[in-house]
Amino acid sequence: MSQLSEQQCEACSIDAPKVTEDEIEQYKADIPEWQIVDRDGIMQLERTFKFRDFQQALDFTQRVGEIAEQADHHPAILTEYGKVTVTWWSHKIKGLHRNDFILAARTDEVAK
Ligand SMILES: C[C@H](O)[C@H](O)[C@H]1CNC2=NC(N)=NC(=O)C2=N1
Repeated sequence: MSQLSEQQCEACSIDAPKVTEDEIEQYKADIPEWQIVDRDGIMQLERTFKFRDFQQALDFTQRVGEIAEQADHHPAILTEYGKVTVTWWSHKIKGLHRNDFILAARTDEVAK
């Protein structure tokens, strides 16, 4: 199977299936630095990236925005001096879809 980051996102619709526990375990192996958080019952993927200063944090934020626009799938991003917290989940299904794991993997790619 190709790298998670290279897999295709699928159009996420309101009746799209949330990931199963087994899928979470499978996909999580490719993105070990990400945490799964439960925010008011909505499961989300979250990681904080560290940078030298605010400009580097801003540049990374821009790159994350570009991959989000390419996929038409968007994260929550908190950009601060020296760090950026990225949170992925699928609004339509109020939880985690395979797309979120793909985009988390792509986020790791643009952090390098
Ligand atoms: C109309 C547009 O395609 C949809 O609203 C997209 C936009 N980006 C999105 N991003 C995320 N994370 N979840 C969504 O359900 C979603 N839906």
